[in-house]
Amino acid sequence: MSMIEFKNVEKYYGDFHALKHVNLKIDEGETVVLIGPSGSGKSTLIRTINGLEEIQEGQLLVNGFDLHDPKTDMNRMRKNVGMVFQHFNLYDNKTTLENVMLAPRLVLKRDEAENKKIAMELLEKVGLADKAANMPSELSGGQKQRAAIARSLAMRPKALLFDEPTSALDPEMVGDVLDVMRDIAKDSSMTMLVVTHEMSFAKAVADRVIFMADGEVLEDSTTREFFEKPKEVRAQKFLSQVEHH
Ligand SMILES: Nc1ncnc2c1ncn2[C@@H]1O[C@H](COP(=O)(O)OP(=O)(O)OP(=O)(O)O)[C@@H](O)[C@H]1O
Repeated sequence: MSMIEFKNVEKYYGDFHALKHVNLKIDEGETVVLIGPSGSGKSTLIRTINGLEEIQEGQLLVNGFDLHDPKTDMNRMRKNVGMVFQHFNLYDNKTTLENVMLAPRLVLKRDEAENKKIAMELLEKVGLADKAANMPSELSGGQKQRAAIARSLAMRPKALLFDEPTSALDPEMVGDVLDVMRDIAKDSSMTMLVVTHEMSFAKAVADRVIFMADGEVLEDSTTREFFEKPKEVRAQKFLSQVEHH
């Protein structure tokens, strides 16, 4: 069953055409990496999926919800779709544990003891059990991002969207975050869409690669096809640039 489906989607910022007739389908459980040059529309595309950006034309279905329908209850839709941002977006005045417990408490009304147990298990999973009582300001960038991932997982989402999750990190922090993401991708029921410039992650973890340029989806191939021989000249050029970086 498809988890995310774009049908002839158009997105404008004023006069600027940011997404051009996008057609795309991501099935439940798939791990898809979205790549492309700076300004090609990757963030815009991923942000439309949880309604952070509106679309102007076409249809966008997420977990059965029609996002272009004004009657759609976006809060209900978002319960199942988590997002991890480049800049973590943790609550600075709450401990790591409280950050992870907050949304399930408020949104799902999860029982407090159960909530704490799940949150601690998740902190354990991302290697932060010993930082539960620390404030975000006491964490490194990589630890903040792993806390943000644990926080998203606490909602038990069906899909997780990652918008350049390692771009703001010092190089030595990147590996730990990618390891956690790799672990999540192994869960066959989780749908993941990841905007990243980490080609080795894409090669190792993605089922599929989507390449965008100038607001268009130019390629949508299996990971193997894409890295063996991208069809589009712009994709070939992009790959040779990032790989010789
Ligand atoms: N709020 C906005 N208002 C106007 N234009 C915008 C807005 N957000 C993005 N854009 C434009 O839309 C285009 C796509 O931006 P987007 O951030 O989606 O690209 P990207 O592929 O994620 O780039 P990067 O890899 O640099 O993050 C860019 O030309 C950008 O300037």
